[in-house]
Amino acid sequence: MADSVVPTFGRPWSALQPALSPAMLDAVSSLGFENMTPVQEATIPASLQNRDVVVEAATGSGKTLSFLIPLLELLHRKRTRLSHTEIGAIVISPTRELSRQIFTVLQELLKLTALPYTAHLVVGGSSSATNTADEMSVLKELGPDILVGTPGRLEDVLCGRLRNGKRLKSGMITASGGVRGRPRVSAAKLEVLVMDEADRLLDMGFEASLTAIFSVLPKQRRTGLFSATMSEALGQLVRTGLRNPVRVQVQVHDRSTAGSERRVPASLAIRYLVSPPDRKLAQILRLIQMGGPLKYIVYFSTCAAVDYFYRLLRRMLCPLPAIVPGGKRAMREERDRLREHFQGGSASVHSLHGQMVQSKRQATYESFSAIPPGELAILLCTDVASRGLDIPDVDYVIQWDPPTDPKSFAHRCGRTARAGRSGQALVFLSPGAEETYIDFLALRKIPMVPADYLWQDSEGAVTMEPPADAISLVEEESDLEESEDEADDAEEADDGGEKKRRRKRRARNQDQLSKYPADTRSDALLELIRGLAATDRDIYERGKLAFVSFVQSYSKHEASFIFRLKELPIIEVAKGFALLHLPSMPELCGRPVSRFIPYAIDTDTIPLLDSKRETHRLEKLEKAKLAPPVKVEKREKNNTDSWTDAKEAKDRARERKLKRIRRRDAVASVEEARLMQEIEDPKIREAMAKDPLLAKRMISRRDKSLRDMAEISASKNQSSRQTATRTLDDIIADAQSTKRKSESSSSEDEDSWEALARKEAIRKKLAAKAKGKGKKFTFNPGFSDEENSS
Ligand SMILES: Nc1ncnc2c1ncn2[C@@H]1O[C@H](COP(=O)(O)OP(=O)(O)OP(=O)(O)O)[C@@H](O)[C@H]1O
Repeated sequence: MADSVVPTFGRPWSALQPALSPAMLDAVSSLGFENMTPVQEATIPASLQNRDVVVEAATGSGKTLSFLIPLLELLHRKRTRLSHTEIGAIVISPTRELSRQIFTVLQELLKLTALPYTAHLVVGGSSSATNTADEMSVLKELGPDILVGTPGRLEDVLCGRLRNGKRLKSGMITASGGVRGRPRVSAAKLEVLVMDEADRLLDMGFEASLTAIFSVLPKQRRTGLFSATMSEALGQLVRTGLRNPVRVQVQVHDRSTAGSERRVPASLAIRYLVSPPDRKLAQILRLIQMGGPLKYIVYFSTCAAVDYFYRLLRRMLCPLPAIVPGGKRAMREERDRLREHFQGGSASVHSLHGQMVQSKRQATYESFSAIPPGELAILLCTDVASRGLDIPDVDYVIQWDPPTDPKSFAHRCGRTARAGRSGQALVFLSPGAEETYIDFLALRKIPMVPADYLWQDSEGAVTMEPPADAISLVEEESDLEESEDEADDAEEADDGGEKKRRRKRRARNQDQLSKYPADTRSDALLELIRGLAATDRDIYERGKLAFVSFVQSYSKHEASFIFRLKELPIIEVAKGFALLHLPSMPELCGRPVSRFIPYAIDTDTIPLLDSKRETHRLEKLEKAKLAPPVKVEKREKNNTDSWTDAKEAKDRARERKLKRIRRRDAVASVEEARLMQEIEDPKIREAMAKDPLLAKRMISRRDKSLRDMAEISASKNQSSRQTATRTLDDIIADAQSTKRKSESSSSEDEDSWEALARKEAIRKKLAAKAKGKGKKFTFNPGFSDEENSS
């Protein structure tokens, strides 16, 4: 459980050099922070000395104050005078929640210090014109000095992509004849730019917006980049226009392993559990039952999975479930059956993901944050809540599956064990290839230890010991495997060994799974959930969607050498989602589907609990039955044909496009940096710094002259090569005709050998000649013209 006492850190704030203003010292003291955290101690002085900073420090180490304090101090010290439409500082963060959180801390500091600056939060969240128009009028009225926001909306405001409350595409002609909206604020006097979670911002997704924002910022500014996983983005930093930055890296030492370095807080214990994927839900419930009334965050890779498990857990754990088929009595019975699998009492269950409307996202974040310690509360979410969020008193972070982006792992775990408090994290891994993830993280200085598998006895109590009825899966399933293998043998000959490889892989996975004794209570829980799905269409459909989206997201893992779809025990995954039937998808081709026992139900008969929607559904179904059958042209069988194809193709095209943009921009910024280094004249450098277009023009001119030079030298080379080749060809032709005349009777073989010998003699002669002229010839007789070069 989290410590209730705020731990003390390094030196007091008053020891900082250069010293903070008295108002700021009072403010931090009012916040209850007597001493600085290590990252604050290292970063604030460097920023106050007008240095650019790149800061990497573990999650929860106090980075927010490390950039907000110097930001305000710098504006204050420089006595920056800003007109109504000018801004002095910008803080960019990747998510709306994080921006809002930073904004709240900033507002608090402004209030406590009474500095004469105003801040404004610029986040998206509604596509309605009224909201956008509201925001524009607020901006106009308020005339803020500091903007905090997400890249897209900041781009709208800074680069003028908003006009009359409507978002314009770049270059779009408006009704009033203008090409783009005018920027609402001017960044010409900007002093400070901060990018929080900079590595995420520098990822491809924000590329276009950031490039546009950078183009309107003055080059003479202070820039700070902050993240817990900064080192992974160092390659892209050149784009951000940092000047001679100070790199602050706060190292954490592991007391348990003789002080070895780690990238996660020392007070955070991370465990992993290697278990068959169909047991995750039972394990999570047992963990919560054993842990008691704590605050848990459970991460999933997809929004659909969050939605599905949110509905399930609400039915299981919340005091007042929504509508249940069969009325109150049925509700009580269902509750009793579910409670056999969880005896941890009632819990409040929340969900948060990127497809929720912003108001709901915000409400969930606030209500979960407000839950005091000592109450059982569970937040199910995606990575939208993985970075930066400072939710108080989170005790346990559970990861249903590892994140698609490996960087997110540390960020997810970092929602607990913040500011020196203790916390725990658990990640589930499937047996086999996924176990490599342990070493993969260890290399990234994220150490993990194995967790115990939890069992439940017949009374429902959680134990560490398997009950007596736990039997090995091998015996049960070996018969099935044998029959499948025989069928494979027959086909093996004509498919180039693919079947054999598949069989081997399957055998290996099965072998891994068979190590685990059966967990009958986990199976019974899943069967119970299948029962729920059979009576509630919402759960049934969401389960299917969650499974399909899981499989899709699995194939998008960045660490694809670990997360190989072909090695995923996909049938167990489907069982873990308590599916009634396996959906038809290409990923299931060639898998041992016979291990999945379909639920005996016609899925058309599963009702929606909402009577209006159900009536509508039945009407539609009836109409479809009466309608004449549509003649579907038979498509050629193709393994990749599926309803997931269109989306995948679109995603691939998008990725390709982003890659192209990234490559082009990277080349452009490297070129720009190189040109700046090459030019010594300070006047030209200054002019280039002020006008990015000038730099671009110079690069394109230089490129053109380089191209011209390259063309001239290429044509020179070509003509000299032609001369050399012609000379050699002539000599060889002469030699061969002489040979043919004199030795017309020799065999073909002899002829070629003789010719080679002659050529070799010629080569030596030419080489000697060239040596005399100071040139070197290489000649490979008769094989490749390319090697005949001078
Ligand atoms: N000097 C301090 N003393 C005690 N607590 C502090 C101090 N500075 C910040 N904190 C607290 O530490 C917690 C974490 O701070 P913050 O959110 O800035 O961490 P972070 O490093 O940005 O984490 P993340 O990488 O997850 O974004 C906050 O609750 C904050 O109030």
